[in-house]
Amino acid sequence: MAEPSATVPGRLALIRRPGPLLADGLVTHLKKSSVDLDLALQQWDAYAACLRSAGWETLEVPPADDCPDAVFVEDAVVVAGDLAVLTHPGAAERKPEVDGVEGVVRDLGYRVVRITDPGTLDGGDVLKVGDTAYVGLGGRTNGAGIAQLEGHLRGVGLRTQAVTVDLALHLKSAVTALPDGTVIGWDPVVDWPDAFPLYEGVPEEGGAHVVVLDEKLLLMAASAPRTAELFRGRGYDVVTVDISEFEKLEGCVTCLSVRCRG
Ligand SMILES: NC(=O)NCCC[C@H](N)C(=O)O
Repeated sequence: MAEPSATVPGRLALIRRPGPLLADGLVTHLKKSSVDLDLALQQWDAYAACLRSAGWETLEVPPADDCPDAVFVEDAVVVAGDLAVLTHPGAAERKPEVDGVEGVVRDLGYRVVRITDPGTLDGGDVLKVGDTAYVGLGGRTNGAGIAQLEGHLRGVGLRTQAVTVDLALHLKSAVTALPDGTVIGWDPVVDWPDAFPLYEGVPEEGGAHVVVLDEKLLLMAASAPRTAELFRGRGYDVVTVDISEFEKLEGCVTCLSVRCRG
């Protein structure tokens, strides 16, 4: 896709360049496999270009090169309305990633709050659908973290509903949502499909991850061609990016950016 001539007002995506230690990133549900750093950088560039092609301005959060998983920037901050919630990641190795995000969201004018001990929360566990924030309770996010987030989100008109996550790393590793509010997931890793008023299974694991670029346009991983076709058949436009090197580290298209909708 060609780079656009102009961004659409109110569409800003935070991204964070992969660091030199990327290959040392955590894996929980997958077996460790070798990550090609050069290829990962190319894929990350293409991912960012794809956001820009859809009218999104991209803003780089300062790198956190000591943290292998910092590229998965979605885990460090949750934005909702005028609020930015700095998270307290569940994995000790990932806690320092949050520091470099604070200045960026402050400069953007967000009201900044944070999740603190004993709470833990990863942004990848937070799925907003309409006025509900579904929050995964699992390996990275605990009950205290969810309780703190609930208090913060109430102030911006969101209700919070906890959803158990055992089969996947994060809630959004298992499910995301289409623009019409249908929650989509790959059944083998969805613990509680009944938690969502509208749920539909998709045929591929990577097909469960959509970045909603606008009401008609979805960004998906190239690893889910059958699901992309399924959504095209429903009238959506779908652009795909190859993120194989990030998938080896249990990353997906959603966690490589934080979409700030103005
Ligand atoms: N939100 C996400 O799904 N983030 C992916 C994080 C992957 C990273 N290797 C981790 O285990 O934390």
